[in-house]
Amino acid sequence: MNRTAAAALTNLSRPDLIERRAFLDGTWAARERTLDVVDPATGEHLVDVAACSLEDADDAVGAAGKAFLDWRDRPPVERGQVLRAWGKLMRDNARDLAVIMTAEQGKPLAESLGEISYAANFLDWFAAEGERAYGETIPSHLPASRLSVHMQPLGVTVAITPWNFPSAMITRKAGAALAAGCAMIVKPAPETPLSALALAKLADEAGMPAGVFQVLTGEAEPLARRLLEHTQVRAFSFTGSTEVGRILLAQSAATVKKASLELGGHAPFILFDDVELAQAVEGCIGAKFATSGQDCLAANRIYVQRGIYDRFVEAFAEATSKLHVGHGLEDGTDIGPMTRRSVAEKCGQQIAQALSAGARLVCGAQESPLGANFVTPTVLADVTDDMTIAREETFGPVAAILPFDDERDVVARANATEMGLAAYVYTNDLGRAMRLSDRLEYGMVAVNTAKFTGAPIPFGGWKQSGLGREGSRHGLSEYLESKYVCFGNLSA
Ligand SMILES: O=CCCC(=O)O
Repeated sequence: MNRTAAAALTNLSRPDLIERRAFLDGTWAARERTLDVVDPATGEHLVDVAACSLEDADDAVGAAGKAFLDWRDRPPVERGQVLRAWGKLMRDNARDLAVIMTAEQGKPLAESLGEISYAANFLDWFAAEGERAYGETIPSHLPASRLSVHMQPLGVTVAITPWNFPSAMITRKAGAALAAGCAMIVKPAPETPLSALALAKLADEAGMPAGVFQVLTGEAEPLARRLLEHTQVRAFSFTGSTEVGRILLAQSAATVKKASLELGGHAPFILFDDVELAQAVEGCIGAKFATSGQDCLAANRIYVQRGIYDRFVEAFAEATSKLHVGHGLEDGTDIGPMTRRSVAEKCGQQIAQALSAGARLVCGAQESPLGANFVTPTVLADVTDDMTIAREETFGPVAAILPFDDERDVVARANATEMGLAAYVYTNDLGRAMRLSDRLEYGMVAVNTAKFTGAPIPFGGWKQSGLGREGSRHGLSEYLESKYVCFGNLSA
């Protein structure tokens, strides 16, 4: 495998999947102003992509409004055919899409391939679920009347998507919106526009009508603000930090939009001393280091019961030390670069703060010879609840291990945060597993597994981890409005 991302991009089976133009109203739009897309592993310049203007955002909303009128009236099965064709094209071109993703995002190629499959699944799943957007009938409280509720699409919607999952966060939102009959404008993260544009190219090939799905590339803040100012935009979905989610929610309040927010996580991983050590280590490695730790589901506080604590710390550190750090296009890489330099810097700051406050360095922490965007996988033991790493999301390959003695106490500690996305529990005691799954204040609880996401599940958080759900039938309903209809005076 060629380790230069720019060279790998020249070797795609379909080089035309590298697109530099925005996709607006079914046409490819080049712009004089551009965004610089780089390989985060090396800083190497890859391509320049169109930086759209505020007027482009206005035009995209106008085009989406027009396209919606036809799209909403198509039978769901017809909309589903376009989504399924799109998903098939993603699978047919999976390797190219994965190389593009790794080039601009940095994640290991195997993970990029996994994400393409995960992303395509949302299109298939929502293609079918769109056919089941059932309403209801209500036994009437009024004489000679018939009461019913119909589910109808909201209209023009916007997706503001992150750089850590450059494809799946687009299809998870667009699959639901389009299946419901809405039109969607995607504003991808400035770091990862190429994945979004490649998806747009395949959507176009799949027969997506002009204006139904658009990709507006460019600077994040002004474009997002402009899109949210439009009254015609009825809903938006954002995946990213809680800090930015709050700002977008405040901006959208002026026009009372429906908001679906997938925000920060700070997942507790709670491991009781009745577990089988090897299984717990394997699960925890997955939960901590997938996506090189840049994952809202990443285990951020690993609570280990005292009876297994020392053995777990040792075995977990041994497994961590074996993780291979490298370029995502290199064979055998487990941990790639941080997509943003600021993420690597934050990891360094959290490590330094924890060590100065008394945490024990078990492995890692040394500067990476590969460059400033790389973080050596690190294990810190004896972390306490007051340390920054136990209070803030890390978003990188740094594991914080905290001991605990008692079930009640660990539940209280795990819940003592404003975040509430995902929590993990490892135990062989069924009663305890059920108690914890009841008491943990999280939108998703994984018991004895690190893998739990997928198209059919309602993905989302409690508290300041977000609003609404993505995936599953709940994800579809984010893009539907109910309409109550009363037929009166029906007596002959
Ligand atoms: O980082 C957020 C998305 C994670 C996922 O869907 O697995």
